[in-house]
Amino acid sequence: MAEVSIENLDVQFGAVSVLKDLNLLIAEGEFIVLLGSSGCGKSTLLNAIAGLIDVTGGKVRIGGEDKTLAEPKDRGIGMVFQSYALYPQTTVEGNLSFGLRMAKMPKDEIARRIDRVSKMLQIEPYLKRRPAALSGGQRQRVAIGRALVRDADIYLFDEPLSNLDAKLRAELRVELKELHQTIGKTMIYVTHDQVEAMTLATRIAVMQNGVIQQLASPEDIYERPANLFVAGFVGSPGMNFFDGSLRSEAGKTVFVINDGPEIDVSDYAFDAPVGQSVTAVLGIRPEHLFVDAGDLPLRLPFNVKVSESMGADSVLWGTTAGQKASVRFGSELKLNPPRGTEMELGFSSRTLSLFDAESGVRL
Ligand SMILES: Nc1ncnc2c1ncn2[C@@H]1O[C@H](COP(=O)(O)OP(=O)(O)OP(=O)(O)O)[C@@H](O)[C@H]1O
Repeated sequence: MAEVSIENLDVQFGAVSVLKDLNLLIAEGEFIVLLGSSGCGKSTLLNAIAGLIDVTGGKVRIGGEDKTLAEPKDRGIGMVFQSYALYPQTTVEGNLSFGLRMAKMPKDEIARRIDRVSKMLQIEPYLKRRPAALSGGQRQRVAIGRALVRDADIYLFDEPLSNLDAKLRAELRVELKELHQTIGKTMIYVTHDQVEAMTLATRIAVMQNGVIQQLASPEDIYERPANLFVAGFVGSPGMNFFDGSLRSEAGKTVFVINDGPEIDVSDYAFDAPVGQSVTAVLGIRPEHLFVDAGDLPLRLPFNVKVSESMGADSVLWGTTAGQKASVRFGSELKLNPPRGTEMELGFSSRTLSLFDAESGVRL
């Protein structure tokens, strides 16, 4: 059993409260990504699970057992850090075997594990080298290998790819995903990189100021963000937000963009405010706005400012009723309208999000 249950966790450093009454239940075999900007408390949460810091209140249960006060080595976890943390004076083989030798594991079992893991991570050719003679990607593979040889129930990763260049990061990301599929162990992974979160996670916990804002599958986080923070954090370019108000009368609900058109949002499933007008925010992702409106039911005016081509995709930046907006489309459209071009964009109510302007909560 490698379920992890965090119950009412509080962590304070001096007078500063970093995690507040945090609850998180991670099922065996899940790949949970803790996603958030710098300082939101994701490493603190990971370190609390690992037993590397003292918690102020609450419980950490691993496999059903209360491990809140257990030593890191008694928690059945393996951990991989951003900084590799390899021993420079010893070879890759020595690094991989260190923890096992300390635990007095028989030599043939150590050899068997190193053989299995080094094949899995393709580090066999470097076993006799020291870390200084390895590239960043190879070093990080060794660091992952060192966690894997322990054959832990749970693996914790703290930004393991952020010291690597973009190409290598993408390669190792795919390898980590394959690794999870192969060994099926519970993995908890900290990153501020939304692409890593979206591609690796079975569920993402989006954090802000020590609080989990949403815990859901990557699809749900992307398509049904729980609030304005989550909606704005995930996606590139970010979701378009239009300020306005909602009004519902005689079975029809409209969102009126400030100084802009009315949009019929009657098809959007929510408890529409009846009678009064409520300030709200309409969110729509750049790829859900179409320059070729076709028979899409909803329309927005758009004034082009700049166009950007990024190879496979292009983005038009501009304004809708004076508010900033962007549209993303496949480069096969070969569209490069000059600044000032007025367009009509099409979209559908299936792809929009509505938020309460004051609380930021999804409606
Ligand atoms: N040992 C400590 N003593 C005092 N404050 C700390 C300590 N460790 C972390 N903090 C503070 O707690 C907050 C959360 O830190 P944490 O490292 O968990 O953030 P993070 O989301 O992982 O950010 P990053 O991506 O930058 O590592 C920060 O404001 C940080 O300054």
